[in-house]
Amino acid sequence: MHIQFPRTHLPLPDPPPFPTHPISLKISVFFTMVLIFTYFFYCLTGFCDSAPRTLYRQQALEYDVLGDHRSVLDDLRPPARLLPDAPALRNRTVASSTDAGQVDAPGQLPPLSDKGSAPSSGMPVSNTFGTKRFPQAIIIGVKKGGTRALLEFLRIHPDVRAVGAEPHFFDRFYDRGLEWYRTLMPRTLDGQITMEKTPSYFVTKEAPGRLCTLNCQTKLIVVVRDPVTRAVSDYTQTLSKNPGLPSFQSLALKNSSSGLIDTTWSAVRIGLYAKHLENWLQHFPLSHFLFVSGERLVSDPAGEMGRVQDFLGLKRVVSDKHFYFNQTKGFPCLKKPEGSSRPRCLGKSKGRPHPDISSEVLQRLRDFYRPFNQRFYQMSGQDFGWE
Ligand SMILES: Nc1ncnc2c1ncn2[C@@H]1O[C@H](COP(=O)(O)OS(=O)(=O)O)[C@@H](OP(=O)(O)O)[C@H]1O
Repeated sequence: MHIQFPRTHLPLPDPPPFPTHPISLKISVFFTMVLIFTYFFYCLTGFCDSAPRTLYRQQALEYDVLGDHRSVLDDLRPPARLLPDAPALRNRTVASSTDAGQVDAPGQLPPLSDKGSAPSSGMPVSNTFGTKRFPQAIIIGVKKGGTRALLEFLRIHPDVRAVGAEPHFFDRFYDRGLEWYRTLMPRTLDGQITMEKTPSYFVTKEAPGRLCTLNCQTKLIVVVRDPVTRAVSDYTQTLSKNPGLPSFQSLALKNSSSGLIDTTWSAVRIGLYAKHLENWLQHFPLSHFLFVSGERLVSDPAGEMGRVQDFLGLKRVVSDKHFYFNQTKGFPCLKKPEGSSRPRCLGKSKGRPHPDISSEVLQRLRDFYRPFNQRFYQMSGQDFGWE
């Protein structure tokens, strides 16, 4: 049977006229080219590239689990942008990609927002240039030594590119594999140094062997600070997260009557620098280490930065002119970093007041650390002048 559909009599729209006139043809070609260029630019600026974002999101979750929220902010940002001909843009990103909550301008200026790394146009600039490389230099310690300050000061240098968050690869996440680690790294151009900082590497037994397996030529920076004040700083941090924490004295001493120091408490153990260094020296020669004084990083940041730049084989770019002493904070802060309009101090969790600890307990700790400090001075060839 032949079914006949009723005929529709709707008029079909006329096809758009194809430009046949030479001028119309040129205009249409011009607009097509503009469209194509816009699309390519769009892709180059990373909008088409979803893979890295997924990775960053995944890493953010891991850090969240660890409660390292400040680091998450850093890693949630698209990686720092790098255009070979745009140093101002690059430095703007570098300066602003610190732990968001950690970098405040002095006075009333608010801390940078999570979105702070985007250039002023609001358009993320591509991170397509350069290569993700394993770090040639790592700040391996010590916790509460001043590692964040050192990394942020180094990031002013145009030839240094660093991960903002602590990757914790050689201690916590080693089973994720080297490619995972490499993906976390910022892209660098030839001649630029890739860096990261994870202060817990210094006290992790397996870290030096693992790092040497990857690259035994890695330069190692250790920021050391008087182990007594370091322990109090460590305690202050834990107390800020857990206000119900027992007193410093009860944690530092095995029992108050004996006055013996409890070396199982991590805040005490981390300060045994000679012991940890011994472990590292099994894998790396002393010449691969630079020991930075946490105290001098505060009293003379430019001087200490000079040593660091020399050690890394960098031109001395970071100097006196980059620092000012912020009276309110009581610490050196960065003057306007290039590409940024305002000065920056580290955030509230850096350089915070310590609780009062009895002078007897502090003296007990000083006595305890003395022989370890002496040994450390001998090993490192530097006298840090701790009591
Ligand atoms: N410029 C500047 N601004 C602020 N703080 C400074 C600076 N330079 C060094 N420091 C000292 O750094 C201490 C924190 O050390 P870290 O950054 O290594 O801590 S962490 O291990 O990453 O948590 C931190 O310890 P606390 O004073 O106990 O907060 C500071 O004393």
